[in-house]
Amino acid sequence: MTLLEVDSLTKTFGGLVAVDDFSLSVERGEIVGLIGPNGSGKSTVFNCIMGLYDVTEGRIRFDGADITDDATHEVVNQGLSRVSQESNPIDSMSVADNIGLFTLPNSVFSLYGGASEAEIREYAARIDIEDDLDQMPSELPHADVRRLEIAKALATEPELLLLDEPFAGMNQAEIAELSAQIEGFREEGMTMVVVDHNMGGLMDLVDRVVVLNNGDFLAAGSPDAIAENERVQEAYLAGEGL
Ligand SMILES: Nc1ncnc2c1ncn2[C@@H]1O[C@H](COP(=O)(O)OP(=O)(O)OP(=O)(O)O)[C@@H](O)[C@H]1O
Repeated sequence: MTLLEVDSLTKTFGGLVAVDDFSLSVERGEIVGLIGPNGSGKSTVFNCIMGLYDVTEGRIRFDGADITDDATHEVVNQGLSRVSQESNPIDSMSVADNIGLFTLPNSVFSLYGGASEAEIREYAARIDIEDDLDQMPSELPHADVRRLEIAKALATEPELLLLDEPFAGMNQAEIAELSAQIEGFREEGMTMVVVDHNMGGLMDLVDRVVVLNNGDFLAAGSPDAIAENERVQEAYLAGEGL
C-alpha cells in the first residue's frame, strides 16, 4: 500500500528550478534511498514534503490525505518526521529535555511536551543514547549528536521518517551500527526515505533507489541496478562517483 505519494512536484526559487516535475511513490514498510549529485534537489523534496517550502506545482499525499498545503506541525501530527542534515539541539538543555520538547503534548498543562521520563528513556533507547540522557548536547561525540536528532524525530512517533544524510561524519563502525538501528525501525513498522552521499552505507541499507539529477527524475531500481546504470554514473562523473 502506498504511504507517500509525491506527484509531479515542481519547486522554483525565483528563476531556479530546484525540483522539476518529480514523482516518488513509497510503499508502507519500504526503505527507499533518494540519491543524486550535490544540488540535485533532494533536500528541497524533503522540505516540500514537510511543509517547510511552499510547493510551486504538484501534489503530495500521505496515507491517502493531501498534505501539500499543510503546515509543518500538521504534517508531523499526521505521522511524518524528518531528520535534517544539520544537528540543532538546544545547547542549554539536557539530552532528555531536548527529546522531551519533541513529544506530543497530552495535557494542556504540559509545558515540555507530553512524555514521561520513562517514555523519553524509551525513545533514547531505540537509538542507544539512553546513557546520555543527563548529558548536555555539547558533551556528546558527533555520532551521538546525530542520534539525538533521530531520537527527537522518534519522539513525534512517525510512521514515515525522512533521513537527510544520517551517515555524514560517521566512521564505518558507526554507519554499520546506525544501519542496524534503522533496519530495526522498519521491523517496528516504520517506513523510511534516506538521502546520503555515503553510497556503500546507503546501498547496503535500502530496498530501492530513486535518482534525482538537476531536479529531475533520472532513474529508479534496485541498489545493484542503480550502481551499474550508465546514466547514473555519467550524472555522478562531475561529482564523487558511485
Ligand atoms: N531556500 C533556497 N533558496 C534558494 N535556492 C535554494 C534554496 N534551497 C535550495 N536551493 C537551490 O536548489 C537546488 C537544490 O538544492 P538542494 O539542497 O535541494 O540539493 P541537494 O540534492 O539536497 O544537495 P546536497 O546533496 O548538496 O545537499 C540548489 O541549486 C540549491 O542552491
